Amino acid sequence: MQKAVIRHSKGLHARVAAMVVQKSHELQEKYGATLYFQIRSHEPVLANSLIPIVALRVKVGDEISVSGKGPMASTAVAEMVEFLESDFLISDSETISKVDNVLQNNAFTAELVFNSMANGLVVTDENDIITVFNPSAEKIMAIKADKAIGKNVCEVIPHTRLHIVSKTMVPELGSRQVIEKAVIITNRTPLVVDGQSKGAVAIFEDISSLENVTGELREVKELKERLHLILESVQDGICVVDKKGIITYVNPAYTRITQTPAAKLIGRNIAHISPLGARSKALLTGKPVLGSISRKANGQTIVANVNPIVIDNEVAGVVSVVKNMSEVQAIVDKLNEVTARAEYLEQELRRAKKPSLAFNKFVGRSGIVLDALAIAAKAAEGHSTVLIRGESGTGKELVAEGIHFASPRARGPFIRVNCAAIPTSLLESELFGHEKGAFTGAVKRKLGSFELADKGTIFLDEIGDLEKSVQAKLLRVLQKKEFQRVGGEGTISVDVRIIAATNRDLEKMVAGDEFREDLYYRLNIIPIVLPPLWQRKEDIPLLVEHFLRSICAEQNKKLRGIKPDALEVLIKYRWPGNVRELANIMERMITLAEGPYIGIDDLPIYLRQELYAAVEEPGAFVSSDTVLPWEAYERIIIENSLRKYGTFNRAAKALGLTHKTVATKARKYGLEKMTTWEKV
Ligand SMILES: Nc1ncnc2c1ncn2[C@@H]1O[C@H](COP(=O)(O)OP(=O)(O)OP(=O)(O)O)[C@@H](O)[C@H]1O
Repeated sequence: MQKAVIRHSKGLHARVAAMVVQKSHELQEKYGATLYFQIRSHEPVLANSLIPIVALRVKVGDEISVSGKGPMASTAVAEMVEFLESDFLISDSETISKVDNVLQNNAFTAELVFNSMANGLVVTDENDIITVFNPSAEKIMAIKADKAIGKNVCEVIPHTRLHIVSKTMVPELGSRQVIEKAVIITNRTPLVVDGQSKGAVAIFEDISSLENVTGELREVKELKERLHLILESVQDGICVVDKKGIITYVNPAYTRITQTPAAKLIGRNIAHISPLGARSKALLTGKPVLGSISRKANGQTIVANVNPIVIDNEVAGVVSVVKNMSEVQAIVDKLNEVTARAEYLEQELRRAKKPSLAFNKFVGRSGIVLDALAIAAKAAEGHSTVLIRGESGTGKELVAEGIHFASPRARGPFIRVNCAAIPTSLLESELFGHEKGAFTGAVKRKLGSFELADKGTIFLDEIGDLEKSVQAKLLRVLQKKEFQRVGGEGTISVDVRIIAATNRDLEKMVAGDEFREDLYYRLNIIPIVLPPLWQRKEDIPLLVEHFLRSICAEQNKKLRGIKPDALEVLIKYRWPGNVRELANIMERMITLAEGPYIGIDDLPIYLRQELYAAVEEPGAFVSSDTVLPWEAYERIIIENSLRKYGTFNRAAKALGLTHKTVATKARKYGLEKMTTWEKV
């Protein structure tokens, strides 16, 4: 090793360094020796490489140690020392061109490095003119290099700070910048040579994808937080186990249900706690274990659903969701109770709707009434249209109601329309409804009776009073079970059982062309005829008793009964207004009666006058010009004897009948509990 002191005024600057490198190549070729330079405490550098030599920043007067390796190293070292201490004046053109090559090659190398950098690189000189603008900078900034190099950096890059860094000579590291959609992070460094600013360099990187990842990470964190909140607030207990069987999470509900604090669960291995349990099984098999019931140490019975967590076809753990069976049991018990109650009520409802009971409101035991009710009960079982005929007040509506409540439609509506009471102009919209604005005054849509009666029964009372135009519409409903609202376009179909009633002679009306024949046949599928009251006089005492009881109850009166003579007048009367008239008279008498019994004086005068002859003759209970059905007489005889003798036994003796016969007949006529045969 030998030392050389540099005498060249600029030290080993680029050109001189290039000469030294060129010399080193020459000596290596000549002597086969490799040379090294070392200055101060720096590591030795190869004398063949330009940049490391320039980087040593050797100045005039500096001392360089030159060493060498190879067979003739010392000769080579001596020659190099001599060269280093020379004034580097070269005159031969061949050497100059070789030196230029060294310089050129190094410039190329630098450019290659810049071009292949993934980072953006921008270099400015001391006048803020861009001297380097590499391809990555082009890509990141979307500016072509030829539009940048040679221009002032402030014109090319908006918001640049390179000119500031160059001026202040203070580096700015890690500054974040948003350019277009890209996020960029930049290091700006001044280029300082001998304490003088020679410009600045910016190295930057597009971190958009990194930012995206950061954003995704934030979202994942939020999601995690949300899931955590959900898990913490659900009522089901949740326990998470990792693939090794270690409990990693339990929610508060789990600790509540198992009555074990989280600290005693987390970190423990289910292989120790419950090696044969549902969690262990699911972890082992990778299959769900559902509805597993277990009894915990605290006596609680728990039902668990355990599902494996499968990631990339591998079981990464299990999640167990548990419920306290006692809570579930309480709900099941409640449900059973409610179901049982509903079943009971349903049965009761069915019982209440038995045909016989549905017609209970209809009082009467006369054969003709019982016949009519038998048909009604049979009709109730089906869906056919029923036509109830009978004089006014014979109980047509009552029978219609009975049919509805005895039918499978009993739960549906029973809608009554009195065809005679509604003006024809309104009847159509009453029956079929109308659309909003269909005619004057129709401010909103109205549902018609047919729609209201859907799944139930419609009772068309006084059908004989329908105008022919409405008859035609009704026929269509009967035929097709569908209709249109007044002013409406669409067809509405309904499921309705139709019961019609009239006191008019429809056959005569058909003959006189007042009633459509086709409608008549459509309606008259199951005819039920209710006889007028005068044809079933034996029902009168029953009805009297019935109204006495019901009206007294309504008016809170305590009448004990009706005197026989008064009852006889009622039986005798012809009742053009039928049961309705009887009900009205009873109401009037009960309201006005002063004594405990209704007597002959309580009857309306027109009834008394009509029956004067009959009541004058003691013992006679009917006038000689009237003939009643046999049962009516029988009823009166039984009643009279019971009233006179007070017991079945004594009455039977007087009548020459057995006790059993009298009792049976008394029951038949509803006399066994009647107040009317109490001793007056
Ligand atoms: N057999 C009966 N038993 C008890 N009440 C009856 C009986 N028949 C009729 N009524 C009562 O008489 C009144 C008239 O009966 P309902 O309205 O059913 O007769 P209707 O034949 O439909 O009469 P209309 O033809 O005038 O409409 C009602 O209050 C009804 O409760």
